[in-house]
Amino acid sequence: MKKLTFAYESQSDLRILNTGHGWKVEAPQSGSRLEGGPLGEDIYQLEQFHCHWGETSAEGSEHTVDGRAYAGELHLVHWNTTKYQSFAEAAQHPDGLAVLGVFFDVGNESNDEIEKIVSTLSEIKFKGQFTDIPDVIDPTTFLPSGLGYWTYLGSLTTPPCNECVIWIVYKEPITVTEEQLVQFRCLSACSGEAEEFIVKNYRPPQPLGNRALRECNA
Ligand SMILES: Cc1ccc(O)c(S)c1
Ligand SMILES: [Zn+2]
Repeated sequence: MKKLTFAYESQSDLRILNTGHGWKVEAPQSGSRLEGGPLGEDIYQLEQFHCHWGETSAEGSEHTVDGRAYAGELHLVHWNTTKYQSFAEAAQHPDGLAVLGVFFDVGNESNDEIEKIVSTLSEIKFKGQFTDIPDVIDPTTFLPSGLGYWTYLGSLTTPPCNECVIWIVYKEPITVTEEQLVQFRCLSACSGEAEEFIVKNYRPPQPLGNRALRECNA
């Protein structure tokens, strides 16, 4: 595969919302480019990023490596702007979306970029709430230093689970703290007074089936 290349803009005042299934940062970036690697000749543009986590740090990732789960997984969601006119249209095609997956390992050092997200969560405790992230966010800072990855053709992990995703899962995790994950789990799935905490929002891995899994050791 050709080398995977990416270019993102740094943005402030990005909107973060509580979807009822977790937090999502809306980051449509017409100036962003993800290309090469398994993406053929097409260019993919960043649309949003979000995260999956578990009730404890023993689980939470949506991919496992030799059966090992990580404490969570960040997804940077892109769509194919070479072939399609909109995100919604792209999500109807096998090469429509490209999602970068980054595993979370728990460590003692707070992740400064994730902390920019955590610091807003008290403002979006309930489903449907949203706010702007005052800090400047550069999506590149969420990526690990080692850029080796696995890739395969798969699906969205939330219903309707369209088979429209070229998955690119980095081998090297980034580190977050248990406290940062605890803050994720304090989001409520309800819009009203009732508190139903989103303690986990990951889809358990599905069988690989006859999918070809490729790797790149960047
Ligand atoms: C478009 C999209 C929405 C939700 C998700 O978890 C993923 S992985 C992708
Ligand atoms: Zn996801």
